[in-house]
Amino acid sequence: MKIALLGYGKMGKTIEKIAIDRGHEIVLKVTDDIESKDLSQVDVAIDFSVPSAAFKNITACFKQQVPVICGTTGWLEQYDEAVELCKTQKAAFLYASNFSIGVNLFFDLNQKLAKLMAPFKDYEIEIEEVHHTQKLDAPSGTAITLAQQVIANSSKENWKLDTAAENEIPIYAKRVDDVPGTHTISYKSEIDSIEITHTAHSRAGFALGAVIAAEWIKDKKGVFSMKEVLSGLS
Ligand SMILES: NC(=O)c1ccc[n+]([C@@H]2O[C@H](COP(=O)([O-])OP(=O)(O)OC[C@H]3O[C@@H](n4cnc5c(N)ncnc54)[C@H](O)[C@@H]3O)[C@@H](O)[C@H]2O)c1
Ligand SMILES: O=C(O)C1=N[C@H](C(=O)O)CCC1
Repeated sequence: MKIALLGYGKMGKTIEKIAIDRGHEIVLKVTDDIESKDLSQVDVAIDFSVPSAAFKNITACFKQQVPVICGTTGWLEQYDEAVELCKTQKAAFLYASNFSIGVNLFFDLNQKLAKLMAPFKDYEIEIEEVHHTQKLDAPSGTAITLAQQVIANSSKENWKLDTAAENEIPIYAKRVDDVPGTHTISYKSEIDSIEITHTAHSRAGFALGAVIAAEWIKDKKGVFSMKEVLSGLS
């Protein structure tokens, strides 16, 4: 498969290694404005760039009919618009806040725990995410997904960074040296606490998941999620 990497930083470089190991070829690397780039030789584009570039990169792929996998976080206010454009242009698009298989299992666990805990109002919920100091967005996309899952399965109505009212989930974002990504959901009462944590030991899991998603989307049209990719693997 011929892959374009949109963004060639920490993730772009990790994806390159894994893609080559799996027999793919990197035919284009984009590190600035995509405007004049020719994608005609590209089978799938993988975007791990910056929040300010993601929407433009994705819609350029739609225009040139190149399926696009997007892992960039921090641009979600334009997600619904991207979905509509993908549909009208009959393109292919998959965004995930986290491509690691472990985190996608953790998402299922989070949903189940939220349902279990919903009747027990003595427990206060909070989410903590820890990432490296170069991260541009806070809270992490993964923490937002985790919060959205709890909201869908409890009486909480919203999430907020650092502080929260009664009906909100606080998300605490910490930035520490080279941490690839750690997420914890805690339920605390006077009597006890229940916590679940996912700890990434490197970026390999994110990159492998993105390459698997690229292999999966290659000849498809539509808007997809990691759930659909992983259901084919289990
Ligand atoms: N979904 C996931 O599983 C997952 C995992 C890790 C990181 N991320 C996200 O991926 C993104 C990239 O992370 P990173 O650690 O590689 O960041 P990084 O800062 O190391 O790399 C970003 C790269 O994007 C490039 N860039 C800047 N403007 C660009 C443009 N207009 N077009 C294309 N590239 C451009 C920069 O030159 C840089 O090389 C972040 O949003 C991060 O949150 C997502
Ligand atoms: O390193 C990052 O940046 C990460 N971003 C994603 C997020 O915002 O959730 C996934 C974890 C790593």
